[in-house]
Amino acid sequence: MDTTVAIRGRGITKVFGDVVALDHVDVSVARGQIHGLVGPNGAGKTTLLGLLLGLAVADEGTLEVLGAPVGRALPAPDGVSGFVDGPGLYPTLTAKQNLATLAALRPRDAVTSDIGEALHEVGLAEVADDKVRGFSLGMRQRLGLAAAMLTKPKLLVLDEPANGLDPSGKKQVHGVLNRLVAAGVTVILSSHRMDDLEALCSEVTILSTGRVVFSGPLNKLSDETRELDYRLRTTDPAAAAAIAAETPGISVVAGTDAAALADTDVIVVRAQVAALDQLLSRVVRADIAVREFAPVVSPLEAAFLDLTEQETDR
Ligand SMILES: Nc1ncnc2c1ncn2[C@@H]1O[C@H](COP(=O)(O)OP(=O)(O)OP(=O)(O)O)[C@@H](O)[C@H]1O
Repeated sequence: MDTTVAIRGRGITKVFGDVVALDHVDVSVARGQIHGLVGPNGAGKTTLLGLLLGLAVADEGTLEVLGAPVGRALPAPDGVSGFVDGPGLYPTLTAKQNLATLAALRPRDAVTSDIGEALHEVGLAEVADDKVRGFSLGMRQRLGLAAAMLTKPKLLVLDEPANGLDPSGKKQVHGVLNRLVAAGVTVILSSHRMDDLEALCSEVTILSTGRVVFSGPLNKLSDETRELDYRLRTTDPAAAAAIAAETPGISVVAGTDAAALADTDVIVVRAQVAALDQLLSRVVRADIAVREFAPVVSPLEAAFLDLTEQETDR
């Protein structure tokens, strides 16, 4: 048994009528990390997560979860929990009663987390005795996460867990996921939020119309994309723009006209990653202080648009 891989799928195909939701998907997820699943609407993310949870079976291909082959039987593979299409909760019960009901459904000898602790972890301890009916979307998402954690999973499968979360809820959920991963749990999650994926994930799989268009470490994505635009804020934008214009492989795409320079200390340059090294060292050598340097659109978002638009144009 390979103890380094949590999920290994080969040639996974899932068809609904005449819709090919997953088209010969190969995916590998290493243990003990957060793996992001990203793709346009209808790309097949929920379908793939559903297969991992044992909610459906693939029509073709092989799928191994935590070292065990996922066969034709439907119950969730051992050690796996999570949710797709929002967590399943009982609206007329309180948060605590929801978790107690789910815990009671578990086999007698199964290990179950402490309910109070699980609610505390997701920041719902104070509303433990409130009915779920009155919960906001973000609170339901957090309760769904607590429910998934109840089984002490080794693999947590989450479909858009950040949906509806406010900044403090998001911080709480990110904290929970990072603590789980530090304790050796593997998390696979889908999201449309590139900032969340970049903050949380070490690897991502990008799906487009049922096919994998990228799978691997986030830092490999910038190799896959063309030139990116970067904001460069300095103490002397005019001089920085002049240096950028003379640097091989760099073009200045905004902030070159006098009006823009008078208004802002930011210029926007377009370049491949390799050309940026030279630009930044030239700017610093000219005694210009760099106050901010960041891609206008994140590498993940740029790669996402690049790869998924290419695919849908085919
Ligand atoms: N039970 C089903 N019956 C029929 N078609 C389905 C079913 N489940 C998914 N599909 C279709 O399969 C394709 C993939 O759907 P899926 O929900 O996996 O995409 P997704 O990437 O999760 O999309 P979104 O970002 O909108 O949630 C879509 O075309 C969808 O309409």
